[in-house]
Amino acid sequence: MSASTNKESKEWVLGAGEELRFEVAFKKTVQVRLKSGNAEYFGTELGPEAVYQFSGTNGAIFSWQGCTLVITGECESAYVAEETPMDMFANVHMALQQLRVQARNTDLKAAPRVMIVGPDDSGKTSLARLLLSYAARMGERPLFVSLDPLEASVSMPSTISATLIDKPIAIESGFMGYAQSSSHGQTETPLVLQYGYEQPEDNATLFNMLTDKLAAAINRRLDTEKNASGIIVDTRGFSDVARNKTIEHAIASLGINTLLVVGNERMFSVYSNKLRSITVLKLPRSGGTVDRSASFRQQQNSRIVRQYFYGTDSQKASSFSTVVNFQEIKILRVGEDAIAPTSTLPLGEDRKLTDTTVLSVEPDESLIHSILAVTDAPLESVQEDSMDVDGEKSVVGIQAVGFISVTKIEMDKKRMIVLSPVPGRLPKQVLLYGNAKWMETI
Ligand SMILES: Nc1ncnc2c1ncn2[C@@H]1O[C@H](COP(=O)(O)OP(=O)(O)OP(=O)(O)O)[C@@H](O)[C@H]1O
Repeated sequence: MSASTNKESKEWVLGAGEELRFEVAFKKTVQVRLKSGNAEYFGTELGPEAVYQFSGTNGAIFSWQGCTLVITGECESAYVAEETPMDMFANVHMALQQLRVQARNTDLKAAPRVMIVGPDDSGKTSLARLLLSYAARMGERPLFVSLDPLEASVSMPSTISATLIDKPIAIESGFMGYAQSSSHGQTETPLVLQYGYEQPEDNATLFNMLTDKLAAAINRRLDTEKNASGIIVDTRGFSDVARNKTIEHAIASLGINTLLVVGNERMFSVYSNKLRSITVLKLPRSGGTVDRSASFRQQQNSRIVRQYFYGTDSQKASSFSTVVNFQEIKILRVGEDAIAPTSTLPLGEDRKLTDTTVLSVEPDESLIHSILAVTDAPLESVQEDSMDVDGEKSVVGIQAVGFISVTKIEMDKKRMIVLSPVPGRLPKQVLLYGNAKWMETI
């Protein structure tokens, strides 16, 4: 490895099997160009002479054979690492690829269904991204399943989702590219379910129920398409296996046959003893992974929401300020939650609240900056007296067809102003509340 400086640009020479790890602050932008050789960013190859921009990012550019990179702009930190777990990650990819080929030739049910678990910031999402991009580079079409509601990836925070990946994940926009382009109808829309909470444990009953709905949709899709590429599931970080109420449910529900445990020996030992019928593999945490602060995560999420509405510098999109009268819409939420706005029980009922009871939200000032999911449910199907015992019939697990953000509440006029990717009147009137908030900043 060597580095030489030329004005603001710095040239980095990577040897075979080395990676350049860098950190860029949110207010700064750096440009990266591959001058010679070959290199990849979490599995996606850098184009020769293409210029990539990074801002508010911790990342790594890896080279199998060696390369020269030119970085222009100021990184908070940048260094070349000689030791990486990339050999192991590549071996996992090759094993999964073999399973795909076998499944295609014999039994589609043997296609790899992979779940990645581990503590916070252990590199789960980065590994998912790498395995998905490697698969796509070989012409596979795996589904990316995000069971991490804290982190906005292909959609808004507080959701879970499944997305078909048919090309390597874009270097600059990453999974965010799917959030933005799907909001404006440019790619196949990911299947997104509004969960409404940050952590799976906040409402484990609902989380499990939504996982089941997602699993059913995934199974239907893979069956119909005869898709042997399988699924790769990213999960919320946790360390205490005993206290986790959702992972084992998801393993069963999604038919997981390969569990990758990243960076936690104890978790690996517990799961490999407990889950005898599936393959449990231990992978090291990359030395490059960075512990993100709550504010860094918040800024990352905020950027994804902004991109959903406005696109990126290279792919701009428009959103529209729309007046919505309270009487035109129905806002519902699922489960009891102290920080949600006032709700009323369905009329004429005095039943007990459960974690999956559907409640009607009375719009008030606390809705300001909320991100609401727009659903396909017809208004008449969710009139209070037509909901069944758990209110499930209408909205629990229904697909979010889009999102709006509440920018102003006018209680005196009984209306609110929302930001919507679609111009004019809201195309659908049944909205699902979630705890995620977003405030537009210039
Ligand atoms: N090899 C690497 N070099 C530099 N940064 C890295 C590397 N691998 C991952 N990162 C960065 O480290 C951070 C944590 O990684 P990642 O998001 O993959 O972890 P995670 O386990 O999915 O986190 P969580 O589940 O807590 O959301 C991210 O900002 C990611 O871009």
